[in-house]
Amino acid sequence: MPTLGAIADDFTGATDLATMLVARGYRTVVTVGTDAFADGTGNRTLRDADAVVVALKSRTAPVEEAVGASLTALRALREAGCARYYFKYCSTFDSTPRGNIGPVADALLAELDEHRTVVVPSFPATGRTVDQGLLYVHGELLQDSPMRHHPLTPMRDSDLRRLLAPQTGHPVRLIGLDTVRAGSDALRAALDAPDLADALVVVDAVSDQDLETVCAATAHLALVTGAAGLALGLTGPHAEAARATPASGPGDPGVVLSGSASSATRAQVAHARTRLPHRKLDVAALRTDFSGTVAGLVAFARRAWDDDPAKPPLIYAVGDLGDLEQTAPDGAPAASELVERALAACATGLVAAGARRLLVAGGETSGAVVTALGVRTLSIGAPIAPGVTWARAEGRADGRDHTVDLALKSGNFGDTAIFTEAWSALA
Ligand SMILES: Nc1ncnc2c1ncn2[C@@H]1O[C@H](COP(=O)(O)OP(=O)(O)OP(=O)(O)O)[C@@H](O)[C@H]1O
Ligand SMILES: O=C(O)[C@@H](O)C(=O)CO
Repeated sequence: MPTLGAIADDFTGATDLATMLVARGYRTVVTVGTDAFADGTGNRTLRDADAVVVALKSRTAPVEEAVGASLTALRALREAGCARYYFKYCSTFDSTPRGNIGPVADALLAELDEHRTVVVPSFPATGRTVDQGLLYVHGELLQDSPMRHHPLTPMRDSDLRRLLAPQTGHPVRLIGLDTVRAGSDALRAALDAPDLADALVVVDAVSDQDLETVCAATAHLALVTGAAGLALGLTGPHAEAARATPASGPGDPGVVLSGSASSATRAQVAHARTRLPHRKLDVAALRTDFSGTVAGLVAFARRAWDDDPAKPPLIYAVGDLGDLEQTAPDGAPAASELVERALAACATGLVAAGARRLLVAGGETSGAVVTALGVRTLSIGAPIAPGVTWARAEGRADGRDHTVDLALKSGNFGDTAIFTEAWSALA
């Protein structure tokens, strides 16, 4: 029965945290929303898990929607037996101007009848650190990093207290690195001080050791919030965590679907374009003939499989930042929506055509693809890179059940060669 319940505000973030939990000894299942809980104890996948991560697509949703979905997830996790909770958001603190991180944290605290939690987006393995409450990305302030150009959640401030204060009804406080480095007892004493009894407490952490200290000092809190790094210090009941076996075999058709505009993904696209058959989405063509354009892309991928099954085709949206459409023509759907719908339609078309392994880049894009594929649960399989893993996905689309291997890659994660090299982890 699961004891740890997590709520992730996007799908790549959910598999990012799940990867970490598996490595820390938790048999972990990701559920897409809460439908899988409807089976109650009849759902063996959930019953056999030590940790369940509910993947939501709430990062950029209207605040009320994000809060409602997060509360539904918390109640489902509680009913499934969980006793501790983890609200997982992005290590670059992605949020809309009105911000969902604060409102969701506030609502989860209220539901648990708690008044204090920690805010820990630090994840040094992927270059994210927090010092003096300022968030850094590979040593650069968040506001100076490529995140300032994000199409949905541009991050133009690095000060977590300033970002959070307008989003929450609780005071926002900071515990600095000096207290963290004084050890977990000192940190716990600082957290338990009466003046922090009602607060969202940003805690500095710049190294894995710092995160382990924060994790140990917060073991008594019913709710923690942060990126996946905060799970570094957890220890689950299964030292040899069971990893799901792949759904596909070597040589089965695969595809890379990338809707991400992040700088790491752009470098990965550039690298893959010199090695894999590829097609770029044409937003104008999608506006004039959506289904014909998608059918063309599916046909392209099928030809690529026939030509060389060892080279999974790449279908991508953004090669460089100039490709991003800032404003849609009057009355026309936004490019971001068209791209998400197109990649989701490619995914269902390609799975129907025989694809058994899909690498998807981008959190929002992954949400669209996983939803279209009707995936209910993802069982975590072979790791690919920090925060990126293969997962066995059980789903139902177009009236047919399917099981495929999915890797959901957060925009900024992964080495330059990930689109060509991820497949070897499945072999
Ligand atoms: N040409 C384009 N013009 C405008 N928006 C686009 C274009 N191409 C892609 N997009 C949108 O950009 C968004 C990228 O967000 P997504 O979350 O998928 O990737 P990411 O931000 O790099 O990843 P993550 O959230 O994991 O860091 C998607 O909504 C996608 O549809
Ligand atoms: O924490 C991260 O950076 C990722 O898991 C993520 O949430 C990207 O969407």
